[in-house]
Amino acid sequence: MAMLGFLKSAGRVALARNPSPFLCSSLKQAAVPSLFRMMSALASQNDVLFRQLFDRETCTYTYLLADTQTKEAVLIDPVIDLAERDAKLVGELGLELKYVMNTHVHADHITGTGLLKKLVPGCQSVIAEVSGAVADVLIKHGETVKFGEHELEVRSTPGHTNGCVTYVSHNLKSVFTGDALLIRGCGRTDFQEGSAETLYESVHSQILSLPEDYVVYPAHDYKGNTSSSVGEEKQFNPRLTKPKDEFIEIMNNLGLPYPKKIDISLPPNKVCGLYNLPDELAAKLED
Ligand SMILES: N[C@@H](CCC(=O)N[C@@H](CSS)C(=O)NCC(=O)O)C(=O)O
Repeated sequence: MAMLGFLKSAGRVALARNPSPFLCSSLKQAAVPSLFRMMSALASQNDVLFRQLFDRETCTYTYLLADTQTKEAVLIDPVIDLAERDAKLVGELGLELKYVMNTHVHADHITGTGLLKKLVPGCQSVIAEVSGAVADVLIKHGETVKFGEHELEVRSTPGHTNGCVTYVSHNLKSVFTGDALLIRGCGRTDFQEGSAETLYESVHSQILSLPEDYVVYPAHDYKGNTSSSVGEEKQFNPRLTKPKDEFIEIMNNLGLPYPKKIDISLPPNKVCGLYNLPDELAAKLED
C-alpha cells in the first residue's frame, strides 16, 4: 500500500491509495503479510511519540503523534479552547506540525484546526472529502496520511455523521475512532445524517475487524476511561455486541439532549474552524 504512494498538494502531502478502497485492510494484510511486516520494520514503535490530551469541558481527546527522528507530527481532533496548549507542546517538543486532522465535523465543540493553522504556520487542515467540509487536504477511504516514516490509514466509518473517518496506525497497533466507536459505547446517530444501521456496519467492518490487541482511542469519554482494545469492545460493548436490529432499537431510544454547543460549532467546523467563529474566538484568530 505504502509502495503505491503518490504525492499530492504540491508535494507536501504524501498519501497512498489502496488499489481497492473498499477491500478491508485486514484481508489485504492476510494476502501480503511480508509487505506489512516489512513496513512495520521500517518504522518501529520506539520512533513514535504519542500523547493523549484531554478537554475537561467537552470530554474530548486530542492526540499528538510524531516521528521522533524526522520530528514530523500530526494532531487529531484538537479543540479551539486548547489550541494554545497544543501549539505550546508542539513547540516545546521541537516538532514540525504537518497535519491537523479531524475525524469528522464535530457538533459539541469547535475544532482547534483554524487557530492552530495560525499558531503553527505551515500545518495543513485535514478532513474527509465526504464530510463536505473545507480543508487543505480532503482525504478518502483507503488513503494514508504520512508523518516522517509513519502513517495513518484512513477508514471511512459513517453512521454518527456521513463524513466520519477512523485513523489506523498499524505500527502502533492503535485506532483513532473519533465518535464512531466510544469505550463501551458509540456515537449517537440522531442528527448530522446519522444512521444507526450504517454505524453498525461501519464499526463491525472497519474497526472490530482489526486485530484484537489494537488499542482503541476515541474522541470522547464521559466516564473517565482513556482507552480500550478491539478485543474488549468486541466482548463488552453493550451496544455493538447486540444483533443489528437490537442495536438500531437502542440507538433510536437513547433520548440524549442535543449537544449544548451544536449551533455555534457546526458553522465553523464546516470550514475547519477558520471562519464563522463566535466573536470572542474570532478575535483570537485576528490577533
Ligand atoms: N452533553 C454533551 C454532548 C454529549 C453527546 O451527545 N456526545 C456525542 C458525541 S459529541 S456530538 C455522542 O455521540 N454521545 C453518545 C453517547 O452515548 O453519549 C454536550 O452537551 O456537548
